[in-house]
Amino acid sequence: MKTKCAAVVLAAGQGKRMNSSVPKQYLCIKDKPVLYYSLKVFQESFIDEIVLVTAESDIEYCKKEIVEKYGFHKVSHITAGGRERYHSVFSGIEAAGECSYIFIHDGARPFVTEEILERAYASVSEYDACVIGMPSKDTVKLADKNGFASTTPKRDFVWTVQTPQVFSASLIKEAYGILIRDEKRLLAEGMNITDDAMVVETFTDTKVKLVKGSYENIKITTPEDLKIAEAFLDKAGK
Ligand SMILES: Nc1ccn([C@@H]2O[C@H](COP(=O)(O)OP(=O)(O)OP(=O)(O)O)[C@@H](O)[C@H]2O)c(=O)n1
Ligand SMILES: C[C@](O)(CO)[C@H](O)COP(=O)(O)O
Repeated sequence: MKTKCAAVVLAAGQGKRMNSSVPKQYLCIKDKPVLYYSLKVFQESFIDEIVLVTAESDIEYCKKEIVEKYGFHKVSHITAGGRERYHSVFSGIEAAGECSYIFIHDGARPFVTEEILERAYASVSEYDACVIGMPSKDTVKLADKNGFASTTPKRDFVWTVQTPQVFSASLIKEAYGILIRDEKRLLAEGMNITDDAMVVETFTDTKVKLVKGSYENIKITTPEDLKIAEAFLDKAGK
C-alpha cells in the first residue's frame, strides 16, 4: 500500500526553442497533444492527485480540451504557472493537497512510464529525494568562458537528468520556500535554476538519489523531437 502521492505536471512554458506559435505541449504527436501522453501515464498510475500548471490564458482550454475531453479525473487543480519553470513548480506544489510525496514532471516529456514512476516511488520512500536520469552516452566537456574544453568529468559519474523529480512534500516545500524568498539575491549572484534537484541540493542537507529512467523519456524541445516521438509511438504500435 503506497502513501499519498501528488504529481505536479508542468505545461506553462512557451516552447521558444520549438519555434511554433502553438506551445509545444499542445502540438500533436500522431493525433493527440504531447500533454495528453504525459498526463495519461499519471492518470493510470498509483498517483492520487495531479496538479496541472499552465499559462493563465490556457486554463480554460486545458480544462475543456484536455482534462475533460480525455477524462483525466485525477486532475484536482489547474493552476497558473509563472515566468520561469521554477515559478511554475512553486505554484504547483503550493496547490497540491496533503500528501507524502510530490512527483514533479515536465508536461513536455510524454514517454514517462509507470515503471519509471514505480522506481521513483521506491527510491523516494528510502531517500526522501530522487531524480530520474540516465548515464551519459557521450563524453561530457566542461567549457571555459572562451569556449575551450577545460575538464572532462569521468563518464561513469555523468548522468543527464530527466523528470519526474520526486521529493517528500515537506522537503520540496522547504527548499522552494527558501528559493522564492531569496530569489532576487540568488539571481544577482548568478544562480541559474534548471531543475528541482538542484533546489534541494542547494538549500537542504538531503542528498538526491539518481534513479534510472529511460533513453526514450525525452523532453520535446526542438522540432526534430516530434519526429523522434512519432517513431517511438510507431515502435510501440500506438
Ligand atoms: N515558465 C515555465 C517554463 C517551463 N515550464 C514547463 O517546464 C517543462 C520543461 O521546460 P522547457 O522544455 O524549457 O519548456 P519551455 O520553457 O516551454 O521551452 P523553451 O525553453 O524552449 O522556451 C515544460 O513542460 C514546460 O511547459 C513551465 O511550466 N513554466
Ligand atoms: C528539469 C529538466 O527537464 C531536466 O532535464 C530540465 O532541466 C528542464 O530545463 P530546460 O532547459 O528548461 O528544458
